[in-house]
Amino acid sequence: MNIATTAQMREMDRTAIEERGIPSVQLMEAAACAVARAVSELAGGKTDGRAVLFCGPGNNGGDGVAAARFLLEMGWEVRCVLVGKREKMSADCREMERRLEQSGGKLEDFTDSDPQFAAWSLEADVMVDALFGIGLNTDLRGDAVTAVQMMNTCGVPVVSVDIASGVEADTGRVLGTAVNAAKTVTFTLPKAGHFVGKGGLCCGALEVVDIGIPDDLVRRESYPVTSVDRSRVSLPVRPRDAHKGDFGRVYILGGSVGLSGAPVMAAQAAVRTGAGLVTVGVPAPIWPVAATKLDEAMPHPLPAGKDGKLELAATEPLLEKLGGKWVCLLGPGLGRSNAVDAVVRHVLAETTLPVVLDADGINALVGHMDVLDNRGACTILTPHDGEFARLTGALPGEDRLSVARDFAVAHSCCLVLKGHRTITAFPDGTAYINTTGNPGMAKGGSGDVLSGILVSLLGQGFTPREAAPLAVWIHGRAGDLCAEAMGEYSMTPTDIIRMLPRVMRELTK
Ligand SMILES: NC(=O)C1=CN([C@@H]2O[C@H](COP(=O)(O)OP(=O)(O)OC[C@H]3O[C@@H](n4cnc5c(N)ncnc54)[C@H](O)[C@@H]3O)[C@@H](O)[C@H]2O)[C@H](O)CC1
Ligand SMILES: [K+]
Repeated sequence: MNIATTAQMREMDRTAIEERGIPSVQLMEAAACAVARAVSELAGGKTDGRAVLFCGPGNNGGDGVAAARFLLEMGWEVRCVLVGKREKMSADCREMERRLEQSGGKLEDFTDSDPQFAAWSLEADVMVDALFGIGLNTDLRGDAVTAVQMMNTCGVPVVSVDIASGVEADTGRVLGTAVNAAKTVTFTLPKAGHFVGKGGLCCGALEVVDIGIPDDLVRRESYPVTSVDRSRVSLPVRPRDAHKGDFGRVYILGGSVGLSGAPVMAAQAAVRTGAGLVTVGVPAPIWPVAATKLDEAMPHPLPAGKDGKLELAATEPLLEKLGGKWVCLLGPGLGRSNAVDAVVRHVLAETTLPVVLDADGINALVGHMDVLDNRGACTILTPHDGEFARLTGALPGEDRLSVARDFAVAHSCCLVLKGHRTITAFPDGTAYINTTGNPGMAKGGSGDVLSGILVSLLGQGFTPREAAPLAVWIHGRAGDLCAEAMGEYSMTPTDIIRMLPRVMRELTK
């Protein structure tokens, strides 16, 4: 789905209200109705549950006060508390308080010293977090922190209004502390903070609801950031008269003594995701290992030094072999040495093939970013945070989305910044946030599998903009199926490879 910024949300709100004449309280009640429905659903469809609603002074709080009224009218028992100063209440929040009182409810002042309220809250079916939404602009403090702690420690599931309070909507940064929501009901479009950073861990199940902002206002905006979910990924049915030459001539350079599995896993992943012809360039000492493990992929022995890694003499036969290829992957298991780094940099400088650079292929660029910057052809880097830090001198930090986008623009490359909610960024500043994957994939070899999938899709003719987000999604989806089948502790990257056929079939239209 397209991801909106807080500035875009405010502009759409303003235009809808001021230019299209849609009453702001109408938008608020539509939002609140969706929240009340989500609360009831979270309680198994109850119409007579017990809810505690923590409301801030702004319009996020206004949504909460209105939701309290709807729950009351449904037959729920509600305790609705204002966390903040009454004099700071927005006009719409006040209006919702008036309507709540008309329905027999009451907006109480939150006090953290009321044992009766705390006891009552412990018996609630659901809590509602309506403290702050897209208006949050500083760290939480005072009663807001206390309210967040209550919601996070009561053992009662929380529905967050618009976004978990404490999460900065445009970056996913947590400002001091944040609610851990079981579910978040957001409006019109998702925000980056629902997916990335520590905020992405606070979101719970995300529901995006239409509250009546005119479609043309939504459509006329441009959205440089997109979340990649199942609705955005598919694979074309293959032409009946296809032959192996149609699906890519892929070259994978990797491996060293002690790291023979990496290029093998990348090659197997490439074959399993549809590459036609895969050649694997490995240092001669591990060529027998690769030849034993690989059937479809063709191992290509290269000159190696005494350290069991590539030596400079590998450059010429490698470049010669690349002559007949369409795309190449450099890095899985290469190891580190001056010779290895020099071979990688030579290849980057000499070939115009699209290149996927992973692991030690990325490390070869440390201190030599000019090799990347001067390369006219497509280069896709797939670092995890540690490799990114070695390359740039700093970890991505809390705002991964901006850091990834800035890097891709500055170096005119595609950057796949791996991690929870992997981010794929392009030179034009656009970016894709992945929505599949799990901690079971945090194992050596998982990145090799991803790089194999990516180079395979590129070799089959998918553009970088198609291939990179798709490869990340497929990789994560296969990982999720493995987690379902065998649990996050026991699954391995080899299991992910074995699960790839199921994902590829699932996506083929
Ligand atoms: N179309 C829509 O998406 C609609 C969204 N709605 C809801 O409105 C909020 C945004 O409301 P707003 O009043 O602009 O901001 P908040 O309620 O998020 O924040 C209130 C207020 O709090 C101040 N503030 C910011 N940070 C802090 C802090 N750390 N401590 C104390 N106070 C803070 C700041 O001044 C904010 O203005 C949106 O999220 C939706 O829930 C509409 O209801 C319907 C249309
Ligand atoms: K909230």
